[in-house]
Amino acid sequence: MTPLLSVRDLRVSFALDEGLVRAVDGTSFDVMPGQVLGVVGESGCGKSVTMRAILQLIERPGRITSGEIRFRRRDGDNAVDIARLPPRGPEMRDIRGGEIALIPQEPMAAFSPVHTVGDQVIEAILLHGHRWQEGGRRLRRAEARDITVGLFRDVGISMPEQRIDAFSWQLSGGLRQRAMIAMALSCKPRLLIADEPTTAIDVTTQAQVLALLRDLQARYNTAIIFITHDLGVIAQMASYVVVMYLGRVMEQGPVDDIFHNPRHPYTKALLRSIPSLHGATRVALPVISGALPHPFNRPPGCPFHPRCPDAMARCAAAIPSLQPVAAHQLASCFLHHDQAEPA
Ligand SMILES: Nc1ncnc2c1ncn2[C@@H]1O[C@H](COP(=O)(O)OP(=O)(O)OP(=O)(O)O)[C@@H](O)[C@H]1O
Repeated sequence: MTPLLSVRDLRVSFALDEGLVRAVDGTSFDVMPGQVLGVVGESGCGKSVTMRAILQLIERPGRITSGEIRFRRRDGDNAVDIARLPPRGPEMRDIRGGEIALIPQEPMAAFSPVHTVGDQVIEAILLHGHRWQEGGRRLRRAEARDITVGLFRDVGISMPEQRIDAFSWQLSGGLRQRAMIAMALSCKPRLLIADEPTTAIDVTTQAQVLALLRDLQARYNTAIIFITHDLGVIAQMASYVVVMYLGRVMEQGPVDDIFHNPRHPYTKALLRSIPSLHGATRVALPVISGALPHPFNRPPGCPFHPRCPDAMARCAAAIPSLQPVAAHQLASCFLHHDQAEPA
């Protein structure tokens, strides 16, 4: 199968007065059509910056310094390299919101407080109206309103006819996140990026929003990149997992292989840190020894080696590349390079 999205050796840096932050430092992964890809890693490992790069939303002084983000457009035979597109150009504007949609962590910030949520979804539908029409006719506002009511109903908002006339600040956190998902679906995306979409809502509502995303993915066959620092959520949502640390992919593979046969010491440490699902509170346990290095002081060699229980001399000297360690599993770790090398 041909990937819908193919990220190759992506690098994103922020040139600050204090120094250069290499937020994404050679990340590679693919997303297949209709796949739910989980991207996991501790806070600050570059998950959000990678996703913002895919949408060409990196704010100054950040910039994509190298790499490819190849995306197969709805009507295109060949993939377009998003990394080469001008961020504010017409093609990028058409892709952003038209083919790739983002569900942010905190929808309060994404909705304008001065327009109703319904009006904002209606505007988005009118902007990308050609996705909803037969034969190129302009969509009328009343039709866009009907579509919005249908979307609100699809995402499980009761009394959608009334709720579309609410302002975002009048809705509960859970309803606001559902309205944001309706907004993201308004362009019939082929790829949905959900950036910790349940961070700002309570645990019961979290479970409902996760179930909703699973249901929507099955119904529309939308590919989803699901970002989280919670492996428990990955287990429920994803079929394939990318594990990131300090802007690099440490390991990737099918969810069962990552959970039952993790190869990278960082993945193993993350798995040990899964909070108890049965506990009253879900507090991450500090079982990964050592702290995340300061962004200006990246360690040389493998970025995880100062915290790694299995580190060897060569881990400080060179960066291991991402290599196959099993049929569908890749890891960037010298422990496995040795096995891969011929005797
Ligand atoms: N606007 C910015 N200016 C400077 N540095 C930034 C900026 N945005 C992100 N960074 C840096 O890039 C690195 C990666 O950040 P990113 O937000 O992608 O991490 P993350 O894995 O998404 O974390 P979280 O789980 O907390 O959202 C961090 O070191 C962060 O400090």
